[in-house]
Amino acid sequence: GVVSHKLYWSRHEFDAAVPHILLGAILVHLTLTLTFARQFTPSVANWHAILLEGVYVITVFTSIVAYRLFFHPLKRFQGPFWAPLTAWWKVKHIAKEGPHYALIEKLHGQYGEIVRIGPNNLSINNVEALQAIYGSQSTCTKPPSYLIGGLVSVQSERDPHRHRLRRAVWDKALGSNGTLSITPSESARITSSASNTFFPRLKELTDLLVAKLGEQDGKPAPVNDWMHYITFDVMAQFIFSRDWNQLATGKLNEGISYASAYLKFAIYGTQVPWLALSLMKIPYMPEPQSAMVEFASRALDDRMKEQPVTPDAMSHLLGNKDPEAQQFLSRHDLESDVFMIIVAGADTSFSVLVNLCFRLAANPQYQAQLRDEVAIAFSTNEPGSMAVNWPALSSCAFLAALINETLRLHPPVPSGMQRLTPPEGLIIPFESKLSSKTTAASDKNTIHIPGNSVVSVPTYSIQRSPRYFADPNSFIPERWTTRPELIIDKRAWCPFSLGAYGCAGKYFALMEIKLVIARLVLAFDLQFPELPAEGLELQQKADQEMWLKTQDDHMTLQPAQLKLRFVKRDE
Ligand code: HEM
Repeated sequence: GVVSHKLYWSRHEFDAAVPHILLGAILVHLTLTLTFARQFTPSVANWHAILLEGVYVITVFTSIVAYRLFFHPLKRFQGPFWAPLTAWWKVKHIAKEGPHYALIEKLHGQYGEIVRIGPNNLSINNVEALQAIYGSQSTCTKPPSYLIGGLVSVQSERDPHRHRLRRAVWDKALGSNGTLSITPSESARITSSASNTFFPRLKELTDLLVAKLGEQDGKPAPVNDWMHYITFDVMAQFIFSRDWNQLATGKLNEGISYASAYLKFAIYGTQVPWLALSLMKIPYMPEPQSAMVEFASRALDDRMKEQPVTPDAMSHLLGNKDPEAQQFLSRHDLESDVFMIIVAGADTSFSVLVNLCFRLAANPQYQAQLRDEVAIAFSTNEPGSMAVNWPALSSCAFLAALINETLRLHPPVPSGMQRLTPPEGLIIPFESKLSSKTTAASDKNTIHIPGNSVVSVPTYSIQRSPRYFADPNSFIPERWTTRPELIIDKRAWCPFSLGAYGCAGKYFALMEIKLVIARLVLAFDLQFPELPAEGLELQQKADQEMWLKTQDDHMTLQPAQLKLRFVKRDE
């Protein structure tokens, strides 16, 4: 047991192989039983085999526990009691006490910038680590947890070469080749991507949202629902020119419930990938992603029957001419990509839109300032519709600041994205008060992270760290415009992640969020529901605080239900 652990089990990745290991164990049991059966009765032979296997399993597990506790290369890093032994404590915590990112935030408060959060996992709340792990020069790859969806999309592709080829196709579709900075001049860049040809359709959908909210006549409207309608309608149009008609009908498409079920599964599955992968292999086990895949597959079938007049993202994927990339764009890959992009593109922008609506309602002075700024980008055509000058809108500095600040405090992907360090390990420049045990022996200002470790930088925590942002928990959009002294290190702002695996849809997302928010503030005053006059202010304040608290405590940082009045203005 000890020898096999040392030479075999500790050197390979088994997350996806548990069902095969179980099958192997059954074969071993049969072979042993048959061998013993030459000397003993079948039942005694069976017990002998079980005994032998039991001794083996106990020895392997004892060896694993001893290794993780006393000899593991991550042993020198501190963390909670159970972390060196298992990741189960995290699953239990997430199920009972609160979201993963909040737990990680608490642990950094307790143990410092580097915390061992699993037998082979480190969380590092440091800006240099952010660059070293995710930056364009990083040699880190994606760990087995990316396999849990069972589908290999561009996002879950672990092979760097295949990822590069597939990503290039999406970059063309999304206009994200090259680093898109949020600075106004750069985001005004016009490319021939589907994102840009999609702009008029995006505008139509935004007009429809404004018209529908106008029909509410200033009554409290469920903001989450409306933002779900628009973001999923936008994705269905952008990807395969489908009309999901959610804005028009005011009803959620079934695809959204599938996406939510999948996201919940992913939150737990990422913690114990081997279990998630094993569960998915059990015959007839309901797979959380299968309904969504079937749904994406049907939409893909419909799309392939007819060519849209204006190219959509599928036009780029299906018409891709790169012979190498084509190998990876089988039907199965297309389905995986469609499924992933719907989830990645809609739920994220949705979360930003709801959070930003809340912040605007809570700060009427920001609404007024934003209205003045964005007005220059619009001119009225006919009632209910407005012509928009996109380069002018994308150059609005205060609009960008509001979005940056919302993404900083409420990143839609709050937990750190996991990465696997290269076999030789990773050296990170590290100016810290860590003990010499944790720094690289050769240089006290660097730290060596051992090879094949799973590392992550927690987005939520680093973006709220006082080391990088002054008054970090306050919503101060001016830090991105007139009060730059409130940003200590801008590199810590990373809601889209960075480097080769960073968000491919950043440009698209910003285009959508900017257009929707600008149109909303021009058309409406965003107000909290009216309350009885007595104690109004206090009650509103308490409601807002409660909303924010629910928001911070919530499972996936999906915004808590928000109701606002959209009171018509003269546009
Ligand atoms: C505010 C909105 C958004 C945020 C905060 C966001 C954030 C992220 C993050 C953090 C990642 C890295 C995931 C990882 O490392 O595993 C990512 C990847 C990705 N996102 Fe976004 N995203 C947003 C909107 C979008 C939209 C609208 C689209 C598409 C239209 C999109 C497409 C993608 C794709 C294709 C990837 C995978 C990139 C790769 O692995 O090469 N995202 N996004």
